[in-house]
Amino acid sequence: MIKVTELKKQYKEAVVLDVTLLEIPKSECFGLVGNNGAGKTTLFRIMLDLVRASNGRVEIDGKDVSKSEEWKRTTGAYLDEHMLLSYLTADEYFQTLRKIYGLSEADLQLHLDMFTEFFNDEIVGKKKYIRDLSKGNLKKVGIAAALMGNPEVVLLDEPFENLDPSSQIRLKKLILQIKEASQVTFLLSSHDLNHVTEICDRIVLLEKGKIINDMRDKSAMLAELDAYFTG
Ligand SMILES: Nc1ncnc2c1ncn2[C@@H]1O[C@H](COP(=O)(O)OP(=O)(O)OP(=O)(O)O)[C@@H](O)[C@H]1O
Repeated sequence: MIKVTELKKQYKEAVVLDVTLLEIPKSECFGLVGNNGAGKTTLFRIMLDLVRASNGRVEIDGKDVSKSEEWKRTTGAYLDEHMLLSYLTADEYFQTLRKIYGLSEADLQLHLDMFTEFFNDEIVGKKKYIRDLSKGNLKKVGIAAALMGNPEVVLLDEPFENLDPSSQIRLKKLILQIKEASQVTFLLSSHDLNHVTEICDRIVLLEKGKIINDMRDKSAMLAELDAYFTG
């Protein structure tokens, strides 16, 4: 379970995140939406201890992420291409992660087999450096990497952005399959209301750093969000 308590992030006078309490139970598929600058990435960055909160804390399974290392073994994430090693090819990168996670070659192959359709013959076996991949293909490498090593919690920042329509559909299927087969807790931020409402059990709407709606009724989510974003 993930617990966010009295969390505040401030840059000079500007409060960009202000979340009193947010609890995300195990195996929930949690969607985070909000306009540009609402604070979605900031929340994910604090959850991953990439940015220090001005106040408050994030706990994963009872451990404060800024004070413990334990959560790192069970958490996978892809926020942006800075998380990749751009001087490696995708194969070299996956091999590096394989060693870090202590997986066998067969385990890695099994993992990559899940992504065969999603990769669309553009990623594995190519001698292209990550730095030379298209934005969509970078995202595919990052998502496959985030899901390696049997994580219990997976954070993906705008996973559908830059993916072609077929890849967006394949990614939705992949997430739904993983959800079905395991207890993974997904945290997904997205501007794509259709995708996020289709796969998430719950959607939180951020506005200027604050939670202004917490939706759990799947049948009403899309209409509520449409109404909000239409203004
Ligand atoms: N290092 C920083 N210094 C000052 N302000 C920052 C810094 N990092 C983020 N911010 C501000 O924090 C606010 C929230 O940004 P954040 O990137 O979390 O929003 P977001 O919801 O992810 O937006 P988007 O949908 O555009 O990706 C923005 O106003 C942004 O300018």
